[in-house]
Amino acid sequence: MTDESGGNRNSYDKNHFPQQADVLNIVLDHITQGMVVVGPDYRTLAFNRHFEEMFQLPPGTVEVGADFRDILRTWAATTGQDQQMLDYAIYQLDEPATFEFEFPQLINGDPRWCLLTHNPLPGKGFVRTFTDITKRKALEASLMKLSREDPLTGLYNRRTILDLLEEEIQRGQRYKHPLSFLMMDIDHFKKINDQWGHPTGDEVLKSFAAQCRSVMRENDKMGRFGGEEFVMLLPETGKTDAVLVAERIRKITAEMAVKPKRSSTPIPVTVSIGATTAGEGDDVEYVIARADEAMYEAKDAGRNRVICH
Ligand SMILES: Nc1nc2c(ncn2[C@@H]2O[C@H](COP(=O)(O)OP(=O)(O)OP(=O)(O)O)[C@@H](O)[C@H]2O)c(=O)[nH]1
Repeated sequence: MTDESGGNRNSYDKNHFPQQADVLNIVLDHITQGMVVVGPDYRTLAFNRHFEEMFQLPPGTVEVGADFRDILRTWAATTGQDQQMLDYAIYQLDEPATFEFEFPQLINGDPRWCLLTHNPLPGKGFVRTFTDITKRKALEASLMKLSREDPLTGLYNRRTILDLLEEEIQRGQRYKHPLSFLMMDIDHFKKINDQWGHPTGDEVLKSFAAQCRSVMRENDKMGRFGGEEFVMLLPETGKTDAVLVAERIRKITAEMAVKPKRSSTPIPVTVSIGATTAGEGDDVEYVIARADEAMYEAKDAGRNRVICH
């Protein structure tokens, strides 16, 4: 094929076009991932600019001909890895199949996440690419948090607390440890909303959640079950202690001082609480139903009280 000037489009002048090796180097240095090629004897055969920049290893560490296991040892020492992780990284070098691996590391003290893709070469050796996935990991963590939390109070949402209750019931039964459960419902909450407005109602819910948190132990878990209904899981807690915790919550709720914008007088807030302890063979539905029953009994008996079933 000839062009208008009579030249051949499929041929090129060696004086004007780079050699294939030069082109490959240009490509390697302009892809957004780090890349390294390691031979059968663990010798580093090639790497790109991004690989060096990504790991920020001390000068002289990453060189053609360097033993990749030595590079890994320096990487472990400078990026906060323990011996177990280093041993695993060296063990993975001989993996005969393609795999992906995500790992955290400290780059100049800054926490980052990296995705490694390992592609074995025929015979032995491999090509690896490295992608910085710090942003994706942060997004995943915030999505996970959003899917587990109630946005108003920051407590676990209904679905999460049901999962946690299931886990705790199983754990309690396996190890024969007691587990108590509180169902808490703010009294006459509709009146608070009607009299002071929905935003003040929200403040009451947030303040209640904060007060409860202040009396919780580290292993206790609290969730918003819906509207003005809250639950608390009390692992390693029998009936007597569960009632003590519930009484403490009832008392601090009555002492809570949420002031609406247009008044200096705090809104009177009380809570009715149903408490129960999971027995042998109880399931989630049964535990919730019993706590619910106790809570409604507390409402019927005049509210602002604790009933234990
Ligand atoms: N401010 C606010 N109100 C909510 C929210 N979720 C539910 N509510 C309101 O909570 C009120 C619950 O009212 P009811 O179920 O009648 O119960 P109550 O008035 O607390 O009465 P008792 O439970 O019988 O003491 C309803 O008016 C809901 O609209 C919320 O996120 N924020």
